[in-house]
Amino acid sequence: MSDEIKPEDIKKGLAGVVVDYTAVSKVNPETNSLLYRGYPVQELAATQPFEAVAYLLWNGELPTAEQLAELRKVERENRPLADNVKAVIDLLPTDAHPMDEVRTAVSAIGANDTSGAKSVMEAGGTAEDNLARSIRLYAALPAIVAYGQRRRRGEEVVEPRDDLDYAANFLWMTFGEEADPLVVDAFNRSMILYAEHSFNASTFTARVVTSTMSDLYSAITAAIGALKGPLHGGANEAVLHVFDEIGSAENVKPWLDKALAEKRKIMGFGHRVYKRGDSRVPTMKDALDSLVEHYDRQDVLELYTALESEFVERKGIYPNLDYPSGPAYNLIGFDTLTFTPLFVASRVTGWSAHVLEQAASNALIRPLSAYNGPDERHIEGYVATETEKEALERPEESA
Ligand SMILES: CC(=O)SCCNC(=O)CCNC(=O)[C@H](O)C(C)(C)COP(=O)(O)OP(=O)(O)OC[C@H]1O[C@@H](n2cnc3c(N)ncnc32)[C@H](O)[C@@H]1OP(=O)(O)O
Ligand SMILES: O=C([O-])CC(=O)C(=O)O
Repeated sequence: MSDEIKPEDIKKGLAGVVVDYTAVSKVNPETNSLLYRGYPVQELAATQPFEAVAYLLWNGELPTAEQLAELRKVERENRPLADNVKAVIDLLPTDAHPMDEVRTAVSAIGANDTSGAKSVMEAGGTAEDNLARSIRLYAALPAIVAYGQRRRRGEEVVEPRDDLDYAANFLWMTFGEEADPLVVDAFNRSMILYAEHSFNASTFTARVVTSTMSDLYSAITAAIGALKGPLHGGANEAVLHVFDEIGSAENVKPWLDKALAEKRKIMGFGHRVYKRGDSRVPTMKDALDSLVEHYDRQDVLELYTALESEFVERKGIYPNLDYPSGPAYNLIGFDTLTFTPLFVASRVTGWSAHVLEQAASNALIRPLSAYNGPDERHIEGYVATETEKEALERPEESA
């Protein structure tokens, strides 16, 4: 097989390969647009609560008032951190990376769910069951992420508030105080922008796991592992490390000279699909601008703008969503280590929508490889058994 494969046939990183249909979202680099179930993401971010966008991703339509109220009811019921999930988190060292903590907590929630079959497709793993599991997981993640940050700061759990919607309650559980509406709005927008992005690495991971008829929790746990890397979701954390290294706008040029001379990747810039800028950046940048004004932190904007213009001028590579999100989350008060778990809390909606879609029209995902290891060789003195010899001689059509 490897003899027949030419180097140009190998699609390293699956770049440019179309592997399936999806009705969940459309990323269009030509028009620089992103549609969730047909709706431009900017319009959703400006007009919808995150709960309505989660509903849209799962069900294909925006909810009616009654449907939204029902989702909010279930979301509220599933907000509190379960005792045994808290106990699992508490067993982990406080300096564990929060993405490891979140991955472990989701895995524990999966083990807690003993409700019938766990496969996404076999009896008991119906689409309805898996949608219900998806909603419970999305509802449970804010408490896990919030507790992670509080635990590292030596603080206790803050119980959820039933009078607050998803975004406001998330901030309440993290900081133990009610956030300003402007901050809630910026945070809500970020959750919507992060929710879904077609066949990105973590979503594809979730689909690969689903394709083996494994369960929803295994798919999401694996996706969290894929998101952690700095070439993907881990970049929002990495952007803040870059900002901390640079310090202030006047240090940008010398910092960039050195970083590029060392051939470093500048986190928060570049994208596999978008080559002329990420469709989500202008909307998130507007949210960042509002936070800069609210917290009176022009210095953040100066550094942001200086690094962006210098890097774009030198390399022609534009910011991705992680670039404005990192400083926005920092201004809101999240620890840098909490940034990628926030991405998880949002993306769990897109991941689970893809798990449901993959399960509904499944094909095992199993690509081929071209072998470039040593030529065939043998263990001295080994004699094949009769059964092995028979198999080797089996005519091709009986395969
Ligand atoms: C929400 C998200 O997950 S968005 C992505 C978040 N990730 C980051 O911000 C990490 C930094 N960015 C990157 O590493 C890349 O741009 C990726 C991984 C996102 C996309 O990468 P790919 O499509 O595989 O492009 P690739 O990495 O091959 O880059 C093409 C060229 O641009 C350069 N390049 C791309 N991004 C960057 C960057 N951020 N800094 C420096 N150079 C870059 C590469 O070095 C490469 O140059 P070369 O052709 O001279 O070798
Ligand atoms: O699409 C990608 O490759 C990465 C990305 O922007 C996302 O997952 O939001």
